[in-house]
Amino acid sequence: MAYCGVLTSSLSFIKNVNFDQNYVPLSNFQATTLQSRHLRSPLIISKINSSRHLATAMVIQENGASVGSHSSKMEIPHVLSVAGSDSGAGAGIQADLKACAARGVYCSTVITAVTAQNTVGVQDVFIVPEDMVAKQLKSVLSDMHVNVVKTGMLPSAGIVNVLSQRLREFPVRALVVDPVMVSTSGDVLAGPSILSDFREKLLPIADLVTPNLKEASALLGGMHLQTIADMCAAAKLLHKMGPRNVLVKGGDLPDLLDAVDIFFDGENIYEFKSARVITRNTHGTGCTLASCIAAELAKGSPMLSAVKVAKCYIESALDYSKDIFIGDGPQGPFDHFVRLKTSSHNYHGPGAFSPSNLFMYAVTDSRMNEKWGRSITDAVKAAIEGGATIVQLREKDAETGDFLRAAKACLEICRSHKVPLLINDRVDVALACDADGVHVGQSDMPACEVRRLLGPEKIIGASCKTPKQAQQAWIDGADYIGSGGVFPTNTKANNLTIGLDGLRAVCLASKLPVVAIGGIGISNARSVMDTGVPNLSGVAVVSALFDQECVLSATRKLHSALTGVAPKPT
Ligand SMILES: Cc1ncc(COP(=O)(O)OP(=O)(O)O)c(N)n1
Ligand SMILES: Cc1nc(C(=O)O)sc1CCOP(=O)(O)O
Ligand SMILES: [Mg+2]
Repeated sequence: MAYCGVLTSSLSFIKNVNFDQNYVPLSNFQATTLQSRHLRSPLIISKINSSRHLATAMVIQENGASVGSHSSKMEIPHVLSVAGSDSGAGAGIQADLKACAARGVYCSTVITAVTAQNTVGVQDVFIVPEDMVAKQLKSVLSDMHVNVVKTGMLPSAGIVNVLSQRLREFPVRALVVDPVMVSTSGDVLAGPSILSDFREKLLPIADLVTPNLKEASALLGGMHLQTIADMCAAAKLLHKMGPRNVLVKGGDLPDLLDAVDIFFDGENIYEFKSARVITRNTHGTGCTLASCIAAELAKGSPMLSAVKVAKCYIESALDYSKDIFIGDGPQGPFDHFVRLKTSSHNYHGPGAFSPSNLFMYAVTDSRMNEKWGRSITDAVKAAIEGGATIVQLREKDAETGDFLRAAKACLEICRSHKVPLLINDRVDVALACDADGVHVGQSDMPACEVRRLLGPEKIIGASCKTPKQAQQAWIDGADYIGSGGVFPTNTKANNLTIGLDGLRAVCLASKLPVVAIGGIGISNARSVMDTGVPNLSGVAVVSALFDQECVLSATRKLHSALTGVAPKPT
């Protein structure tokens, strides 16, 4: 065994760090993880296994007891939700899973009850037997490195007791208690009989308790809560029951335009005020808020910032979801991922990209539009009106802010015509405006990385000049290939012309649809398509549409050249 200085930067305070000869350096991240989880006394680190791809270290305390095996794999922030299942998936376990996923945190679950529930109300409840709750808790807590436990529906005193016992056995970094008693539809989910257990067993070990007005009142023996001053008094009284922090949610406070929550950390009162979002879709906000706070705590945020972040998240999710319609009852769920509305307004559903979208592909050019004194949005509008089946914003000279504003405006136009809008090169801009996809070339971000960033539903185009590149584009998860220059072009400097033969070779090797590009216009578009080569699905055109006085008439003429149907008069 030899002493070794690999860990000095983050573990320098540890004496007697001891390695066997096969050591593998531990990263600072891993060292910090070890430090926060186990380093209460000096450690001996031995049995570092370098034969595996990832280093593994046995951590042994000075007294010789093993406290676990660690690998240099990254530890993921982890929330355990102990709550009831909501079949409608607006609240309960399902909301907790979605909230944690939306906040980038792993969520495991212990189910305390199964409810038959929808937007009308709760039709039935099955309480999971205590011993099964105990087993679920042990399974997760004994193995999975939970950082924060968040509780929701705890429908019996027995379950509250089992939970407090297990938390003593397997301590976690924080406990967030959402004292769910009555559902948003008014159905009772935990009777008054468990109030004393809540007060005695759970609140004293809670880092945060998040009652709404009814729950705060019930915990305080029926205290009337009608004003912000009442809420402050309630927060202070609840704090005396043991939790380190209290958040009293004032969503039900009458006659207020704002939503006001009161936070008390034992010293200071904070009033969180936000404009009330007028919507029926509030089912599950309580569960989501508590889960989101737990998620932020699991990431390492201090309590007050976790609460602030969670409030902002809920506010924007509610605002985004205010018009969505799921279920016929009075209280609907909201969209934790802020995506449902966008995809339902998209020109296509997930995975519905079709080669026919490539038929007449308009690619913009800021310099050309500037030269002709028109905005990008006017150019895009005219191209779509003329029959463009897909649009790419290729704004090489635009400032990022201007590009994003233009992209958002063009997206509205494209969505209203069900024409996909792609962004050239700029994955960041595409993500920021939720464009339908991105087109990248061989010297841009690799298509596989773009796919990783954009997810499975967006359209990704890749430029290919050779069969080998076409093969790679397919492997990388692209949806189509742009291949050229078919003819010489002035639009792209120093572009290699591959000719019709090069295009044919790419098409034949491709498993993806191909759009031809480079020097294509009204005079030669038909001849390109008439090659009849497999996979060739359309032509992509810049100057023949945009380096023209009238984009609408140019697009109509190109459409006519491609289809053989006479253009409509402009
Ligand atoms: C449809 C289509 N095909 C090819 C290209 C060219 O992309 P790239 O090679 O990345 O070159 P730039 O356009 O970025 O100059 C394209 N944009 N669109
Ligand atoms: C953007 C672009 N990519 C090309 C490639 O060969 O990949 S050629 C090209 C420019 C196409 O412009 P025009 O239609 O004005 O010739
Ligand atoms: Mg590019």
